[in-house]
Amino acid sequence: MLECQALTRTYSEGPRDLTVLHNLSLSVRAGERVAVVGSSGSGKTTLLNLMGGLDRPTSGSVRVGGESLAGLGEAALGRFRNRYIGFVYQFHHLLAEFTAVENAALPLIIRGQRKREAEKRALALLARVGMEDRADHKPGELSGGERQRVAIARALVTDPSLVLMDEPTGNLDQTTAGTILALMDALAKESACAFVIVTHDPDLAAHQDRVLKLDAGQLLAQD
Ligand SMILES: Nc1ncnc2c1ncn2[C@@H]1O[C@H](COP(=O)(O)OP(=O)(O)OP(=O)(O)O)[C@@H](O)[C@H]1O
Repeated sequence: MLECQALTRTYSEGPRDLTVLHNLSLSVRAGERVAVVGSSGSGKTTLLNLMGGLDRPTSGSVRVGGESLAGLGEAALGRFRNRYIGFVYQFHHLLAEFTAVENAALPLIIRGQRKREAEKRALALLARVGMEDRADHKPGELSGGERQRVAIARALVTDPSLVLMDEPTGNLDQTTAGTILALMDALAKESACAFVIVTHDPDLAAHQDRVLKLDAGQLLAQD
């Protein structure tokens, strides 16, 4: 489902170049859940951005479902992301003026689906994350854990092949993080989609099928 081949990412900072990822290769099968761990600055977010086509590698390639992201121009890449990839971030990035159901429906609206149909599907996803009763609430009226559940519903609403998560439990207390973790376990079991989860949370990492450790932009171990 995901194949990274010899990825290198170098940032040019004035006269100095900073190479953050060094010749990194990995693959993730359909339905597999992989945690990416490593100390701060080791390149985890950089890697996730390359996997999601939010950034382009200096060299190497990323394939999602067999499609090479390098072969897609910006507009096609945007459509590809919308169709095949779901994103969940540490800070949910929900739109403050929109209700939970409108936020969760957004990827489908962007794709051109009718509002009614998109919101019907979004409501089904909100029900899956236990948020159907709060569908008409705006993010400001929800707790941190509830917002993150809406963000997960939004990521899954398009039935993506790959879900990329950057610290999904990062700003939640331990109990709320535990609830999100249990929810992710349940969702992953019933889906063929691959998950890549960047995390500092050892509990969350231990729940995945595999743990990849990044150290200074290189893969140290695959447990
Ligand atoms: N756009 C950029 N320009 C220059 N340097 C960058 C840029 N983005 C990231 N870096 C640098 O690349 C290195 C890796 O950053 P990255 O965000 O991938 O690390 P991380 O492992 O996700 O860290 P954290 O756990 O703190 O989020 C850091 O040294 C960072 O300062």
